[in-house]
Amino acid sequence: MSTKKFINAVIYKHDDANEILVENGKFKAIGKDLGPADEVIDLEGRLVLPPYVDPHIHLDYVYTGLEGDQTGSDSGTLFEGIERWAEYKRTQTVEEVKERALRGIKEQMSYGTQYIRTHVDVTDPNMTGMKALLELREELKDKVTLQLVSFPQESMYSYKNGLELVEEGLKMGADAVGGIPHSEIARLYGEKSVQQMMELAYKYNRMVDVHIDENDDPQSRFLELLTAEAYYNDYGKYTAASHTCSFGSADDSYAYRMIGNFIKTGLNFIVAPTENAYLQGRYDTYPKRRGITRVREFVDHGINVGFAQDSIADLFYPAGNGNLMNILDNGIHLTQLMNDEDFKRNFDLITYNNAKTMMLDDYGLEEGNSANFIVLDAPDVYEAQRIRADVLASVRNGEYLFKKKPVEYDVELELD
Ligand SMILES: Nc1ccnc(=O)[nH]1
Repeated sequence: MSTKKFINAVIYKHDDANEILVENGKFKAIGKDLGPADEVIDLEGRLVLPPYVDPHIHLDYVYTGLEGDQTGSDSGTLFEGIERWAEYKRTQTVEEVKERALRGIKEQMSYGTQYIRTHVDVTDPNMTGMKALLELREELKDKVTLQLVSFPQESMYSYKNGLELVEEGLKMGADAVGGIPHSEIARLYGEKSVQQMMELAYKYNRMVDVHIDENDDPQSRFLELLTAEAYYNDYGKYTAASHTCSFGSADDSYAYRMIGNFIKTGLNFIVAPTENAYLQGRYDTYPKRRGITRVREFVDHGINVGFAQDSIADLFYPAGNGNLMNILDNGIHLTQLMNDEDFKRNFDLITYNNAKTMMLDDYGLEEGNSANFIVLDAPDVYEAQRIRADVLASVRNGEYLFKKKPVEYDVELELD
């Protein structure tokens, strides 16, 4: 039995501990003066967090925006993104998707992410993306946890056999069923798609993660129906609502009625702060909306919510590098989560809250769990957010996935 002890650590949500003892790849103890170990590693007063969790990305799309002579779309709208991707995907192969997705996974992991939920477009009779991501999920499982959503980007009813293809993705092994009701051609079809998704989830015993109300239209209220379905079937904890931008345009009277229903249902929310700040508000002049749902209220009411890196240089969004610290930084600015209490728990938005949404059962800095954690180049959570600290090490099952030297920020400036 080999043991490792990490000493001089500042451990997230363990104010009374400064040491981590790892035995055979598991957390054996988190505390003080934990006794001898085969190997002792000095973390020199740095912050330890559970690994970052990205609950929403499109790994089948990553870097497609870098391939032509144009990054991003002309209009910057979601609809142009969908059209350009529909064109692009027709000729791609499983090997090509694997290559791009692997590059995306590596880029994400290099910033401390170890858990990723990716939507995979199944509006493709060849199921090219699903085949590629299923292979990667298996090949990489010891290093990174991947969850796949069977997602109909070109929508369930507008695309020929869309519903059947979503079901096919589940039969092939996707972890969750997806949908995009706001893209269906009429409200009725959007509503039908929500009900069909839930039926598929019950039939195959899978989670649900819906692109929902990703627009600025306060009349787009598919979230209301998703909540009701999840509520009546006691499925809230298995269900995630992604984007919900239009809820940021809802008036207070409606919003607070819904907030009560979200609480009763135990629904999970996923927000893409950088992508939706970029994609939304495109039809506004001024004031110009920022595309972000009511995260402040969700946090204040104990509704589970987290941030995600939706895109990396794809045909929907021209930036992104998979660094969730950047997403957290943008997210807390756009949602104004920057008071003293917020700073103490903001890291939940890219760690524990997303782990809850993904229903990860072996996650977090607790005895008995797999010894997975990251080390930040900062002495506490506030400093980590203020300076947007680098992740210096990522540890999985007690072994380093990577370890790097801190950057010297204390340059000598001669100003006098
Ligand atoms: N933000 C988005 C990226 C990809 N597909 C979508 O429907 N939305």
